[in-house]
Amino acid sequence: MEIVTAQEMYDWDQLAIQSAGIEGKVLMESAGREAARAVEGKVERHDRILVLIGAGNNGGDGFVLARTLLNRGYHVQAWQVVPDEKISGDALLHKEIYSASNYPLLKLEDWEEFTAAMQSADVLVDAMLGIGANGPLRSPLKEIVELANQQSCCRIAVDLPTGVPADEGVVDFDGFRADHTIVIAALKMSAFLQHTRPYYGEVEVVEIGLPVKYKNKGRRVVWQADDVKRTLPKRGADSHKGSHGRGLIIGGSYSMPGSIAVSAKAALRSGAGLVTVATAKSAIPSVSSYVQEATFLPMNEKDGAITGHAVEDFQQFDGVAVGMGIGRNSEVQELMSELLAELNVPLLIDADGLYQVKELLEDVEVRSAPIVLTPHPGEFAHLTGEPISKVMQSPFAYSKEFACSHGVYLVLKGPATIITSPEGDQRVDVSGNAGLAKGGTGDVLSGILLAMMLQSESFMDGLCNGCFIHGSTAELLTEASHSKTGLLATDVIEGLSQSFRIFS
Ligand SMILES: NC(=O)C1=CN([C@@H]2O[C@H](COP(=O)(O)OP(=O)(O)OC[C@H]3O[C@@H](n4cnc5c(N)ncnc54)[C@H](O)[C@@H]3O)[C@@H](O)[C@H]2O)[C@@H](O)CC1
Ligand SMILES: Nc1ncnc2c1ncn2[C@@H]1O[C@H](COP(=O)(O)OP(=O)(O)O)[C@@H](O)[C@H]1O
Ligand SMILES: [K+]
Repeated sequence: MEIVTAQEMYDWDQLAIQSAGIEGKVLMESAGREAARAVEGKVERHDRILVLIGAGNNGGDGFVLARTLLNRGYHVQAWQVVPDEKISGDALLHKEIYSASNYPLLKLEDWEEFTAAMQSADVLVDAMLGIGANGPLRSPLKEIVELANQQSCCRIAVDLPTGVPADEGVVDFDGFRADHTIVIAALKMSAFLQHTRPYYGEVEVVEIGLPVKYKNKGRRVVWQADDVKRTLPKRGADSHKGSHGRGLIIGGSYSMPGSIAVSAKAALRSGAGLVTVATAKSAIPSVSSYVQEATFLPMNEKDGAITGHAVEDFQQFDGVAVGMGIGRNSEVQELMSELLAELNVPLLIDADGLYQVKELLEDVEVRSAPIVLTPHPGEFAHLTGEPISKVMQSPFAYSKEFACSHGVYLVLKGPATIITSPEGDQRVDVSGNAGLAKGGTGDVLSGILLAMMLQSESFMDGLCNGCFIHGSTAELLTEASHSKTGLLATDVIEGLSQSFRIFS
């Protein structure tokens, strides 16, 4: 499912109108009717539904929606909240059809009357402003949104909650706080950003007849269960452990053995054929007691922390993950530098490894074997040298710029994880829940991703599948047996088998 900017949505509309000959008024009829059908699924028969109608095409959708619900016997009040002269084009046509159907249209002239109507509504439908929002809300939309947000009734937005920008990068706005948003045709970027996502509530996308042929396809999509089922590698009956990849995990220390232990176990639970852990000698007993299936490569250490190792010993592996619990001393920086320069296999870098790699970005750029970086927002801010708030206002743009300019796969983790290829293709994984907001879950993800890197034909598919399986496992566990409060990284590892049964 594509994710679009406002401009990409307009382009798709225009191509459909100009090249396929679908007229705008037909698309509007389709959008309004589909939105009405979606509203029907969220309301009771006896609910008093108040539709707020603005000046542009979003308002046009509102006229169609109000007429459709009235035709179907719902209690609807349609309120036009802008002056008559502001309504034109397709929206005006649908206003005329609405009025010709003999349905009453209320106008916002008396604020008290309008407030009373809002207060007695069970459902508010916002068809005031969609992707055409331009700058901060102006009067009267600003006051209407404020009033609407004070009501305790159900709020449903059409396409976008009024005032919420469609694109990233805008933080100063007042927005309608929807319980549900019925998105027209394609998800807008702001449905995935931490500062705009909460305004959407539950999201439902409706299809309105725009030919898929004219869509700006594939460069920014949501990765879904069907994609996982289609691309997750199958385990052949004749396969042997070598067919599923030999993975190496470098990291951990005497005082931080846990991170690497969970990464190793997660990699094995995700199908890696063989997993070796390279860690400080003194950390091996505690790691091996948790992961009996792994083999070990003892590394030189000082005060329990890794100090370095000959990189030749690592060349025999098909993929390497480094950084979890490895520490930040200067010897580690040297090891990272050697890995980048000499190790000729795919390399995933997480946690402390990301801290170290900031100084080694030039080495990253010249490396020919693939590199995957898996930062959370704080680590990504460190890598870019920008504040977290700025990076998270425009995560799609920052991810793309970083991945393309340094030639890496970037997995920017969070409730909506954005996976970007070195070519700039972006996929979003929205699986998972707040049960994952706990130490160690990122280490589990690194292990899963290493296993996917070893087994998948397409790196991008493998990374997306890994993120999806990680999040879905948390969802399965919290639905069935665990709480979000109590979920542990190790529970996620134990739940992986269940997810692979479902999605393989
Ligand atoms: N062919 C199309 O373009 C289709 C568009 N559709 C709908 O049309 C919407 C886009 O329509 P428009 O381009 O007309 O844009 P909108 O309807 O989102 O908004 C444009 C109107 O809002 C006013 N406005 C903009 N910023 C404002 C602000 N900050 N404060 C107060 N008023 C403001 C403008 O003056 C203009 O009258 C979509 O979101 C979707 O709901 C659907 O009908 C499907 C087809
Ligand atoms: N609220 C949330 N909803 C969905 N996924 C989440 C949420 N919070 C965290 N996650 C996921 O949990 C993982 C946390 O990774 P990270 O912050 O690196 O943890 P750690 O460093 O403790 O291992 C990421 O995969 C992230 O996407
Ligand atoms: K709206």
